[in-house]
Amino acid sequence: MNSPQISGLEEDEATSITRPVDEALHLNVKNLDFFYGKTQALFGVDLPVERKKITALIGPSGCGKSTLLRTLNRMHELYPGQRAEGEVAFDGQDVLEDLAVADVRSRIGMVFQKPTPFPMSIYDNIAYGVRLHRRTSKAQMNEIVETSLTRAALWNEVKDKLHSSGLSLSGGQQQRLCVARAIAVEPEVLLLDEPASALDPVSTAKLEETLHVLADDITIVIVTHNLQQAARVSTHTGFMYLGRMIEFGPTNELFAAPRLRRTGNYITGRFG
Ligand SMILES: Nc1ncnc2c1ncn2[C@@H]1O[C@H](COP(=O)(O)OP(=O)(O)OP(=O)(O)O)[C@@H](O)[C@H]1O
Repeated sequence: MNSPQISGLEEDEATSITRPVDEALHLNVKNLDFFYGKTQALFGVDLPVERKKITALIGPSGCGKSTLLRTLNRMHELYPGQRAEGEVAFDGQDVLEDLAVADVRSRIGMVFQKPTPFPMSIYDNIAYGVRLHRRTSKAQMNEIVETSLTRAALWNEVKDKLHSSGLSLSGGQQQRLCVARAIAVEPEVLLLDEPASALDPVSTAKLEETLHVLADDITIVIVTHNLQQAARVSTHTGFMYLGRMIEFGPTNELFAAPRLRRTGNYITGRFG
């Protein structure tokens, strides 16, 4: 399944994409361009995302990681002048063309860099989104809240104060609350944009454990600046540079034996 496209190209232009088999893919980004007004930020990006695995996006600041992530659930459409062209295949349908945006956002959830709990109780932080999607009895809602908080590895820390404000939690707890909120509506895919950048090492470790547990059921794409974190949590990694996907492949291969010099230079800290 290897398709290195190096021969005949200068090293500066080379890319190397090692694709999982197509049947394993949950999302398949093909030839994606992205524009902020007249400024192009992504150039022909490919990203194969395997089902129920964790895919990491790495690369220096400004290379387009967040832009790519936000396109996967059409978050960019909230901002006038932002435009994506290309294909984001999601179980046979194109996220950009075939699906209603509300459908996309409920099936592909997102957690942002800064914890963003709603200014309401811990319980209601979870229940709010669920109520928008479906009617439940009180007992069913209690169950959803407990299950979501348990899966996000937060239940034991909050079970006795579910009616306290979500804003009263520590930063790490708030971020796990945001994960619990995102998974309560049972998304198929979870996108995380540098979710641990504001967290201490203990909270980061808890969040990473949470991601491993979630990947039993959910496909995860995570943007991270932390290369050790990418190596620890992900099965596949994409290295981006200047709006392009330079190298994509199994994480252990990409870190141990990068195919391109530019990837090697980045992961050994020679630039970025
Ligand atoms: N709202 C915007 N308007 C115009 N240009 C933007 C906007 N947001 C991002 N860009 C540009 O698009 C490019 C990609 O930005 P993006 O935030 O996707 O990079 P990133 O790899 O996520 O960076 P970082 O690691 O610093 O978060 C950058 O050149 C950036 O300046």
